[in-house]
Amino acid sequence: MLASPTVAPAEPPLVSVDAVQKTYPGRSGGIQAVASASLTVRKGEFVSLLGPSGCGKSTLLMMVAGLEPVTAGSIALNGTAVTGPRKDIGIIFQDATLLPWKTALENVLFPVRILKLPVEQYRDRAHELLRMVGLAGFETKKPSELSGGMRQRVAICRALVHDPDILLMDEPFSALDAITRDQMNVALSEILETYHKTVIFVTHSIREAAYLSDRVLVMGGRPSTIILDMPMPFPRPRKFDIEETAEFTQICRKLRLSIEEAHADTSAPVRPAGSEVE
Ligand SMILES: Nc1ncnc2c1ncn2[C@@H]1O[C@H](COP(=O)(O)OP(=O)(O)OP(=O)(O)O)[C@@H](O)[C@H]1O
Repeated sequence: MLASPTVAPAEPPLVSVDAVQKTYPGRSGGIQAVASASLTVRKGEFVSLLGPSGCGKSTLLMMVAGLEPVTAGSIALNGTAVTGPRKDIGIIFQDATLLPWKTALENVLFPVRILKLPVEQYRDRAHELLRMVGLAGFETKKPSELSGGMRQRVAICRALVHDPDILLMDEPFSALDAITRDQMNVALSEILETYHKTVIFVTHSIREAAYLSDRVLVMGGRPSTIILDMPMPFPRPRKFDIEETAEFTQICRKLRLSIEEAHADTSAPVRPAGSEVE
């Protein structure tokens, strides 16, 4: 008798967001920032969130980070519920938010000190990360001696130094000029090829999302939900010239149409949570 083939159980998603809602307190019942968002992200996946300003992208990211409580629904990372800030996450914001009195190296090592990990064991890794982002030789510089792009590179190293599984990035390159932004996209792709992190990336740039991501989600509506989940079919490693292809242009057009729809929805005034539709 033939043995029945063993089927490997599907790996559970690394990030699981289930029917999450968020209402910020405020006058007349509060502002409902996220109506109901559900998504999963598999280990090693790069997922971007696009959507009109104010649709709740940062709010969703902060809830995943455990920095903002959910009003309803649940979020699990690595199989455990998110109830507050945690070690398996690294976060990068739009501003590098470095400590101005510390050197680049000391800024990178800051989470190691906060998490009370043995600093000496992480020093080599911090040097290696700075080298990978092209900052070898800048370890002893203070943030004021670095350009905006360099400061953001330090912030990326700081988010990665304690080897988190998940990177959450909130418009990390939006304050940079176009050329530096392209360079940062390439640098980020190279880092992820080496370190294989799972990423949720918030951006307003359709091309950036399409270039970097395995999947792009569009948020929209007011209060908002996820209205589109589109895989990016480009093989890795990716070269920047994929942006010149007809396929890339067509995908960007589809994403743009979806965001335009979401824009039409979000141009209505914010309705306080719980108020009746006439
Ligand atoms: N701390 C807060 N208190 C009250 N309301 C908030 C707070 N943070 C965000 N909001 C509101 O929640 C909604 C979603 O905001 P959020 O910043 O998450 O949107 P976003 O899509 O990230 O916007 P942007 O693209 O402009 O950064 C907005 O109406 C915003 O005014």
